[in-house]
Amino acid sequence: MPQDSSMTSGRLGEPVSIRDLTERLPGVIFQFHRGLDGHMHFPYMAGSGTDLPGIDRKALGQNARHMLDRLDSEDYPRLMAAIERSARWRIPIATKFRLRLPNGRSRWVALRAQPEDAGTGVLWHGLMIDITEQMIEEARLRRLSDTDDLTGLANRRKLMARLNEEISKCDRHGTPLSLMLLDLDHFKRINDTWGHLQGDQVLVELAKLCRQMLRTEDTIGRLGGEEFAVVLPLTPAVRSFPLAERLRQSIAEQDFGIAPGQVTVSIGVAEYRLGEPRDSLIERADQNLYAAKHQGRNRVIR
Ligand SMILES: Nc1nc2c(ncn2[C@@H]2O[C@H](COP(=O)(O)OP(=O)(O)OP(=O)(O)O)[C@@H](O)[C@H]2O)c(=O)[nH]1
Repeated sequence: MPQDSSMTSGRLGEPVSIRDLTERLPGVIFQFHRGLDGHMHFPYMAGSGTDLPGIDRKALGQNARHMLDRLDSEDYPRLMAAIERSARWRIPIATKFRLRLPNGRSRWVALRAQPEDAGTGVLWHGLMIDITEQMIEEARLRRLSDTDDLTGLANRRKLMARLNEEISKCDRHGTPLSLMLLDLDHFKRINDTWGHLQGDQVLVELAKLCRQMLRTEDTIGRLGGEEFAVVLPLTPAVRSFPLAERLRQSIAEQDFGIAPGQVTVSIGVAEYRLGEPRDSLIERADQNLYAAKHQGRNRVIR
């Protein structure tokens, strides 16, 4: 590894070599080489972040496989593609990936690197920083922005995003999809009779009951107030209708702390028609919900 004897000013004015300085960086600076034969290694590596458990820095000087083999299987093809693109077009790499640790956990690493021709192949100069804490925080914020405060269900934004995703899958694969719109009956009366806090509790328990009765791949969301929606992937109306009926019945039989029979729901079900706009599906489910209300509530219409 190249040594650098340049001096800079250290603590208390003592001279510090650039090498000492880089070793104290809270990350890694490196050179990464890919030979004409495809062999990859790190000719240079420095920084305290090189002390990743289970990854031997000297071995990486011989063969980058020691690190690449530790990549999360989802991230490996993405990083390889980024390296390939960067080598072919001589553009910088800016990506992130997960490294699996021997204890079964993984760390998120951000990587930035600049390629140059090296005659013997491509040589990158770059840096890597552990961003695990930021990724955890990002995931927490994402969950918060996707979640309804009261019930913990997906909020309207998240539910619509899921519906968009599922619709595009249906359009690609021709698979069935159902949407259920569910609205509590006379909820104003429940609030007025038992109080707003008890009303909130009904919403929370209703969310719990729906979660128990539906599959994990179904998304239940609270659209607002006392209105809920369920996205049911791979489900045609012949299956979503009896499911909605079972759900309606269970809700009607549940106590909710205010005696059974007090809480009922009306449900509108619609099956996605290939190629139709999302809002048209919602509109059809909503019309069925409206019909369920109009025909006396506590019923399912499709
Ligand atoms: N406790 C509680 N009540 C809410 C919440 N959001 C909306 N509501 C109440 O839900 C009630 C909805 O009333 P309406 O839209 O008249 O509907 P409804 O009484 O359920 O009657 P139908 O839908 O026609 O069966 C209102 O009284 C709102 O105040 C909430 O987060 N908590």
